[in-house]
Amino acid sequence: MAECTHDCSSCGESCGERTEAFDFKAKANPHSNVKKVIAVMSGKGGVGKSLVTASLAAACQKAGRQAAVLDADITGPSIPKAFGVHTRAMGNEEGILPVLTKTGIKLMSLNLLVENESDPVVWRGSLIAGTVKQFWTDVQWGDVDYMFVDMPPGTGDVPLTVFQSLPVDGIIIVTSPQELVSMIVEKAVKMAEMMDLPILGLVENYSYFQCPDCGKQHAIFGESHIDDIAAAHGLKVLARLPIDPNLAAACDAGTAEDFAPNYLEDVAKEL
Ligand SMILES: Nc1ncnc2c1ncn2[C@@H]1O[C@H](COP(=O)(O)OP(=O)(O)OP(=O)(O)O)[C@@H](O)[C@H]1O
Repeated sequence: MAECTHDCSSCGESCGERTEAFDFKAKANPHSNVKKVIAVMSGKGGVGKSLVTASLAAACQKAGRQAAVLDADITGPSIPKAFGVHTRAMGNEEGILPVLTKTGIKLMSLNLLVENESDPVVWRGSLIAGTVKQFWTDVQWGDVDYMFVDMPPGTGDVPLTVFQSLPVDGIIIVTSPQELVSMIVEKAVKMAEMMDLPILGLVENYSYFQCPDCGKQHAIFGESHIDDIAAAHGLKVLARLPIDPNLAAACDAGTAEDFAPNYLEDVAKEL
């Protein structure tokens, strides 16, 4: 341990004489000027978190704000595919440059750095968490109004790293109507509360399917519990998304950005 200077603000040691709480925040790249960071999380996998992230970024960009997506879902990165981006990110001595989508959304994802998109990432949690941190410190994001962080599912190592090291302004929790999900959403809500981060609201995906012939709405995954969960935690329901096969097809085709209607347009406006 280096000799104590009694200046806790510039010291990384957690000794008994520390008078200020240790700040885990990572320094952004000097070429980054990100105004708002919004984490999109879910308690469990497959609820459509990446699709919600991509739609939010597309809606913000369309509304004239510079949007960016930091893909923190290192082992299951689906953001580049949703935007049809398959180029590799370039860099210089100052750091890595984000890749731009068709409408100019700035992206960074591990899939933009690996040689082969389909190679699995067989890494330990600490390495994955370190990579996410580097997406903040080593990427030259430039000017960004809204950065959406596509979190890995759950409440583990990487979400913890994101919440501790990035200046997250708010969290959006994505959920689906199944009964089991309400308990899992609570875990995500409690994690946000523990980290003392504001939850901007809940987005329920797969809420219903609207029959293209008669227009009737069917609750394919069962009746929604979202209002009860929201009320129990004093949260807002930001949006309910239908099951829309055309939306899934647009994501597969890499045209999520162009998809209309963008079900999250009103949420983007609210942001
Ligand atoms: N509302 C929807 N209507 C139709 N298809 C959807 C909808 N939401 C998501 N999907 C499709 O479901 C699949 C899973 O969605 P997505 O990758 O966004 O989930 P995720 O929660 O991010 O998953 P993971 O936990 O693996 O990160 C994708 O193929 C996506 O296109």
